[in-house]
Amino acid sequence: MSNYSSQIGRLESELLNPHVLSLPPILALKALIREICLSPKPGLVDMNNNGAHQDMNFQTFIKSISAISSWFEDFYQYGKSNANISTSDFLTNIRPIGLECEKAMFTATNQVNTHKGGIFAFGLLLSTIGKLAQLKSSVTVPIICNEVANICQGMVNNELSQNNHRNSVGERLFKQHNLTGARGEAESGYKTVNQISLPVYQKMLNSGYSEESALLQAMLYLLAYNQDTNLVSRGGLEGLNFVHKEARDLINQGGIMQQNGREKMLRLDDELIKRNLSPGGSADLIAVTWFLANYSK
Ligand SMILES: CC(C)(COP(=O)(O)OP(=O)(O)OC[C@H]1O[C@@H](n2cnc3c(N)ncnc32)[C@H](O)[C@@H]1O)[C@@H](O)C(=O)NCCC(=O)NCCS
Ligand SMILES: Nc1ncnc2c1ncn2[C@@H]1O[C@H](COP(=O)(O)OP(=O)(O)OP(=O)(O)O)[C@@H](O)[C@H]1O
Repeated sequence: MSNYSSQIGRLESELLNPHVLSLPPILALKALIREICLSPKPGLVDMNNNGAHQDMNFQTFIKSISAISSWFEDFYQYGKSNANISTSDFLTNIRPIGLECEKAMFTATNQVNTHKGGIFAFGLLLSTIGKLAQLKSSVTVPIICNEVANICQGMVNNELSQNNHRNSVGERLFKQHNLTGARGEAESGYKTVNQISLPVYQKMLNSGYSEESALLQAMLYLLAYNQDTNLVSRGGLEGLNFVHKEARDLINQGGIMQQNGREKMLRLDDELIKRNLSPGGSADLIAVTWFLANYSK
């Protein structure tokens, strides 16, 4: 068994309690476990190294997943209990739960931001799935993503075009470069996942590649195309463009499928670490990719 599979097996039995968690939150937590185990992920914390991060490591992510697991159940139950309220109230009322979950994460990690983006994405996805389940709607990937887009409708306008004064990273980068970050991706119904990483992942699996290889190839496509605000916050537009170009070059050479594909990913990891670049948004989206792929099975 590969190191990837054996670590996942160990972490799943340590972290997931099927007696207290419903299936959708379990799948979301499994997605976060896969994300942290997937290696090499250029610039990111993985099983090989801490990427371009000085304040967190593999174990910090495990503590974080453990701390947020019960909140993932709360997001799902929130959706079930609030299935009939308006979409704007649905979003307004879920945000305090998201902030409490962030607080639990920061307490578990000694104030390090391990999963802020992941909490945001899975908070929206799990509450939406709870709502759809309660309404006895069929729960397919297009239906889930379309409903997330409905719930988030106007978010970029309300929080970035207007009322933009908290000065968070996302707000600053919208003012400077018109980048819409995690909010834009959610409001689009996870367009980058649906149009890029999910088709690549599924094509790789259909061609007989392992889950691990398929996720690495999908990750490369996210690095090549995602407008990742984490890269811009650390390296400016130059940093984002650098990662896009390097990943596209690697894809053109055959990506992870070429004979020395993994070695080239390892070299890209070294390069991002040297430049202090971390594609945290793409890390979140690779977890969303695995989650949606497995939700539709
Ligand atoms: C909207 C959030 C992400 C605000 O963060 P911020 O303004 O700093 O936004 P920013 O765009 O920089 O993104 C934050 C994180 O999102 C991820 N991210 C970055 N770029 C992208 C992208 N292109 N696509 C997806 N995720 C991305 C990264 O992990 C990043 O660290 C969120 O933290 C928030 O509002 N939280 C409150 C709780 C909440 O509303 N929850 C909603 C449902 S649970
Ligand atoms: N494996 C991972 N390694 C690093 N970041 C990840 C990983 N998985 C997800 N992320 C995402 O990246 C974000 C953290 O990135 P980063 O540390 O650059 O942000 P920050 O703490 O806001 O800024 P900075 O460290 O530059 O001051 C989290 O919100 C998280 O969702």
